Amino acid sequence: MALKLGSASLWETNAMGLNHKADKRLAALHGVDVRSSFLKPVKATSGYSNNAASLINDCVVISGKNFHQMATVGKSTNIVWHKCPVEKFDRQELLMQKGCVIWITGLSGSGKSTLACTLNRGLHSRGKLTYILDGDNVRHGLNNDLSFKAEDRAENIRRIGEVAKLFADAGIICIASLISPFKKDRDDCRALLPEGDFIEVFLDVPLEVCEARDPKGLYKLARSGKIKGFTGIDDPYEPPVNCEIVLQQKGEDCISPCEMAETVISYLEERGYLQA
Ligand SMILES: Nc1ncnc2c1ncn2[C@@H]1O[C@H](COP(=O)(O)OS(=O)(=O)O)[C@@H](OP(=O)(O)O)[C@H]1O
Ligand SMILES: Nc1ncnc2c1ncn2[C@@H]1O[C@H](COP(=O)(O)OP(=O)(O)O)[C@@H](O)[C@H]1O
Repeated sequence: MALKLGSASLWETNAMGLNHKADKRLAALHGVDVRSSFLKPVKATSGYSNNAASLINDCVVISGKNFHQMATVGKSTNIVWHKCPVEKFDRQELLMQKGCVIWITGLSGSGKSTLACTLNRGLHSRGKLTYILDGDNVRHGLNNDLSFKAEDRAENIRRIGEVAKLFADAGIICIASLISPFKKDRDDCRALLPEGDFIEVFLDVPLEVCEARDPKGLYKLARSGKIKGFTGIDDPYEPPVNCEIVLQQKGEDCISPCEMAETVISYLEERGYLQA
């Protein structure tokens, strides 16, 4: 790619393109003329988190032959986003599907893991590439430094949201299954993704039903005071207000995990996620 600074032509040696409007505007501000005939067609994908609050500083730096958009994000200073010519769109073409995040929230015992696995099987048998991020499982590794205090739950959810975003960017249908009790934490994860790509599924199962199931005996321990801060017992759960799918348990009638998975698959099919 060629850049002209005054009368000198600069050739950028790496594969990073100045192919979004903000780059060009900043280039113009710094007196750099971008020869647009050398640029790839523009795709509106910025690598930055769209959480504006985390983007503190953003400036253009020209050093030697390189033209960089330098940023400070959170505590990371002087960082530069590296773009690659193979993008999400290309991966989706390869996979014949669209990357997205299915975010399953609900109380412990509501059936999140069961639904995640059933959905995974259903999509896999249709030839779709999926990956499950289960709260319990991620806490065995990446998040094993986090407790169940509100701030640690928030960090657990934030990290899973960021990982889910990467999976979606890879073109994969990512199924995140975690209690995620706080609305704000879920909404922050939603904000990481393009409109429509975050599909929140609420497993609306009453506490009494979850407690009666109690497959791990955790409610019993929580009731006897042996576990403190257990969601639904002595820790809050904020139900979603406007989520994409509600799977409600009505009285004694249980919707089977297969029926639930079919509901989610139909939703994906109708919105074009099961094709490129
Ligand atoms: N205090 C407390 N509250 C709730 N749950 C607890 C707690 N302690 C341990 N567990 C077990 O951890 C699983 C929930 O982990 P998550 O990562 O999904 O929770 S959260 O989203 O950070 O709130 C949860 O798994 P599920 O039953 O699959 O939901 C429990 O097995
Ligand atoms: N749709 C359902 N109907 C009846 N029982 C279910 C259903 N989904 C899950 N279960 C049962 O409920 C218990 C909790 O399910 P699980 O998937 O582990 O929940 P969570 O991941 O939300 O803690 C398990 O014993 C599971 O077999």
